Amino acid sequence: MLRVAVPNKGALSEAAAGILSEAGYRKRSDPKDLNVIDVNNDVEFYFLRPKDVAIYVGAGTLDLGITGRDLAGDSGAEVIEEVALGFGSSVFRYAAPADQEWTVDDLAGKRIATSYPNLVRRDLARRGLEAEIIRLDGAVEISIQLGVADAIADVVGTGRTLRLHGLAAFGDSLCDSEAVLIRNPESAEATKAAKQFIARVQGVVFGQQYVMIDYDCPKELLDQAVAMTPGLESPTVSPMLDPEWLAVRAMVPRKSHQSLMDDLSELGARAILASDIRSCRF
Ligand SMILES: Nc1ncnc2c1ncn2[C@@H]1O[C@H](COP(=O)(O)OP(=O)(O)OP(=O)(O)O)[C@@H](O)[C@H]1O
Ligand SMILES: O=P(O)(O)OC[C@H]1O[C@H](OP(=O)(O)OP(=O)(O)O)[C@H](O)[C@@H]1O
Ligand SMILES: [Mg+2]
Repeated sequence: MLRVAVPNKGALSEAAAGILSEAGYRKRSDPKDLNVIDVNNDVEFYFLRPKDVAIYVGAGTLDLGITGRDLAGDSGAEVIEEVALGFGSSVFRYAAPADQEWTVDDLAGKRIATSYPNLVRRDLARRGLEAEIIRLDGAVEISIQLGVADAIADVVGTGRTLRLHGLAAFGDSLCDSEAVLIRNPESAEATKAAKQFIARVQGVVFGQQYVMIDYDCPKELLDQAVAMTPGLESPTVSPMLDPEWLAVRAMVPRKSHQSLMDDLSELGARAILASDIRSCRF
């Protein structure tokens, strides 16, 4: 049976559960459940802290897992990133009190509070800087005010928490993160079950990033319209009862689909419809 780790709570858990459910897997009925057996799909899910997921997958105890790229990186576990899941996006930045100008070189000899000590250690080593790392479990933004650190290194989503605590980020991002599906390099590589699981998750994520566009197109505008909606391989073009018109169908990126619909309408296409793609395979 394939064994898969899923975040049991926190920033990633709800969206991870949503993708797995959309991919056809059994949901847990009680948020306190730590494992669920999906008999129909021959998969056992383990609900773990996101920070621990890569440790289990790296050790080969579990085959696949959902976690943050930053957490997987910090764990040092040897895992392969199979699918970027498109949620839980964040950057990992150094930050310090906003009333002073900081550069990364100013961190030399300072105390840096973080929940991601290995990411920070590696970054400092790469830069040839020495600093003291203060490992905290969370609420890192308050540590400077409390006097245990001079600067911090932490996850930044909207930036609201930094601002609330009078901090400003500086230097480049140490890690551009999002939720990822990871696998153990050996245990899952050859198994049909792992490949199928990855394909299903990939299908849902890909579906979320695209929409299906259908529209009616005057025959003489087809070339221009098709250039705007090339689809993945090529668009489907079907005859309509009226010989002057054609029906066109193509997948387009969700991000730009509204402006594309404006452009198609301006060109002369009619009855332009966008619909969600719940899942797909290639
Ligand atoms: N505000 C945020 N915006 C976007 N992504 C975030 C945010 N906070 C955390 N993340 C991402 O979520 C993951 C961490 O999840 P979470 O915060 O649930 O774990 P944790 O900090 O270990 O647990 P907890 O906060 O319960 O102690 C990381 O990959 C991180 O990049
Ligand atoms: O930029 P923002 O959108 O404000 O989000 C960033 C904050 O969110 C996370 O904290 P979380 O809520 O997970 O608490 P924690 O610090 O205890 O992990 C992260 O550690 C930052 O503190
Ligand atoms: Mg957190």
